[in-house]
Amino acid sequence: MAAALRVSCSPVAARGSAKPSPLDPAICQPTAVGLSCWKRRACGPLFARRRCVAERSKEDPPVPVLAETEDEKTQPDGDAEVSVSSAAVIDNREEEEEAEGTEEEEQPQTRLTYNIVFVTAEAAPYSKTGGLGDVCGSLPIALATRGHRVMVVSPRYLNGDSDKNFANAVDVGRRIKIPCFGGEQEVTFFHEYRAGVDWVFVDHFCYHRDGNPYGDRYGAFGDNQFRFTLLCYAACEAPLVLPLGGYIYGQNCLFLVNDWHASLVPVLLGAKYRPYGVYKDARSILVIHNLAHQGVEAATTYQNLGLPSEWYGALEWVFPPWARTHALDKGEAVNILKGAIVTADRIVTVSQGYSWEITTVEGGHGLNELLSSRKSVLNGITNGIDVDDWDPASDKFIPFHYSIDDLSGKAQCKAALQKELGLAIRPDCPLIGFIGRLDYQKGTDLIKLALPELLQDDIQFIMLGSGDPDTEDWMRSAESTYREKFRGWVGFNVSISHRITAGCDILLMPSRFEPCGLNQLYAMRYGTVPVVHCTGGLRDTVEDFHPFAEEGSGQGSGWTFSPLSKDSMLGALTMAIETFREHKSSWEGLMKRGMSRDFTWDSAAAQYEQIFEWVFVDPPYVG
Ligand SMILES: Nc1ncnc2c1ncn2[C@@H]1O[C@H](COP(=O)(O)OP(=O)(O)O[C@H]2O[C@H](CO)[C@@H](O)[C@H](O)[C@H]2O)[C@@H](O)[C@H]1O
Repeated sequence: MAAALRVSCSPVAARGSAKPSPLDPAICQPTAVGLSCWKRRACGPLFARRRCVAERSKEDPPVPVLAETEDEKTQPDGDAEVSVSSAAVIDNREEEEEAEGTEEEEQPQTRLTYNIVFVTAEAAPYSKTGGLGDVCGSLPIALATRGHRVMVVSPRYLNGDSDKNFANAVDVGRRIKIPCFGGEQEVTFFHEYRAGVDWVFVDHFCYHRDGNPYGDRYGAFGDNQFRFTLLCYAACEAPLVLPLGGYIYGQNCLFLVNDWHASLVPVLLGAKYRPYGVYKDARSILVIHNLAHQGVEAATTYQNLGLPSEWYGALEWVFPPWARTHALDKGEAVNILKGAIVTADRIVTVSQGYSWEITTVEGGHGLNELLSSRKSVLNGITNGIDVDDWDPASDKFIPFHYSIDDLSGKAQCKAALQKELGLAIRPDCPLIGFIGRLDYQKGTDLIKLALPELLQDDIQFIMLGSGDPDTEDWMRSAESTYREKFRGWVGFNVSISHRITAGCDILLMPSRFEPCGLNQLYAMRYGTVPVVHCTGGLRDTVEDFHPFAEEGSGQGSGWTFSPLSKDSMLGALTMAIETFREHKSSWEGLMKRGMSRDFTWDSAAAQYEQIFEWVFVDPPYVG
């Protein structure tokens, strides 16, 4: 708290600093791209968009690159190179717009539209280790469909396997130099225009290595602070320097920064741009998908971030005495996520329940007091899901298709899954699934504890996950111990995750905490009944089963249990299993009520638009 207060009292940083950095916006030519330009015209989104682009081209010359490379400086045709790739992008864009144009009547209407810049460590299908990738792969599309101009900035991870994901992204021909970590780092940008969204990939050799976005089999990468600092600097430059589809986004944009990896963005806006009059009308919204990961590093790393010294308070973090390693340890650290909590103009979490939980000691991961102090700008919006990718009527990963009107394909999916896993093909035997990262958050230790007792019953259990090596080993050994009943699939495999979601009867989620949770939403859409710990987004989205409600026709889409204990989890599972076995019509009601729920992104996107309107009501954070 003290740190937060210190930040708000700090002078406007870097004003009058003697030597501007290469990223110094003072040398940037400000643009006049106004929000009004993107206001919905009566003539509809596509027309409005084209017209705005035309207006902008007259008003605003593209902003020059802030720190060009030697190559570009000496290359007279540097611009030509850019326009070649831009031209390709324009062509693609016009084709898509023409295709969309035929359905113009059906486009949802919004009052205001914005230039939105998502900054994220993952965006499916380019990169994904979990729910962050899903959300940043589909919410931008939903917002673009509603008329906003949307860019998503994430790293271009190359590890051999993932290279094909970026095959359609072309080099935009812009290079910038980022002053951080004791030198200048040159990054380039790749771009693909798909589904109405500008997907921008920041390229640097630190993103080219084996493993996932955060680490490999030896653990988290030691230079993650460096890798995501580059991402944040590059994301701040992207709207100013990238002529996407021929036109930059300009300064008056709205940054949606996701989790700690993107959390330097609002700090950079305040510390390195606004003092020079750039981004003075932009806003930033921090979207918290998981408060447990905060990007905490030793205080000495602050000097690597390229921030003015007077901004230290924004990131300052002091561990409580009990968390320090020795008597001389002062517990001093920097906390990147905290920086965004302090400096972002608004904060959104991915469910309403979680937005309250993070203000409590139990759910705040040490940031609860700071978050409580920002309650007036804190909201929760439950995630949607990609209902095209996750549709039992057309899913390309499942062997049989089905819908709420004809569930027969689900029974066939179950039999096919049992066969694929080498389990007995038995329609009457409850098949329970778990999908997720093997992490303390997901409560896999509780499954470990409960499994011997659970498997005394006549059930089958399939677990898919990767992460904690001990849990992976335990899954392998449990599979050999319970050969007839248990399968442990170690790894990250999207296709089998769809088949498990379709083939199981019950999906178990004993998460210790769950900001939203997507698997329970996928499960309900596939007629698979969720049994979940009553926390965060799980509590918000799974309605408890009441067999006698609605004049006996029943209510609810699953079971929630609390407290988080073996016995309460087994109690809920027992009720689910008995209902599956003994009360077929109740079970069908549970399935159908889940399948009929609306989890589309459209309603979540409309709620985000409300937050967008609010964020522009107050002035932006200036330090
Ligand atoms: N081994 C595996 N193989 C294939 N697919 C796998 C897999 N392990 C996980 N997945 C997939 O990864 C996604 C996980 O999403 P979640 O929302 O459940 O969790 P996560 O904790 O990553 O996300 C965080 O961000 C999201 C988004 O906001 C929040 O919903 C969530 O609560 C928060 O913890 C799902 O699409 C799931 O199918």
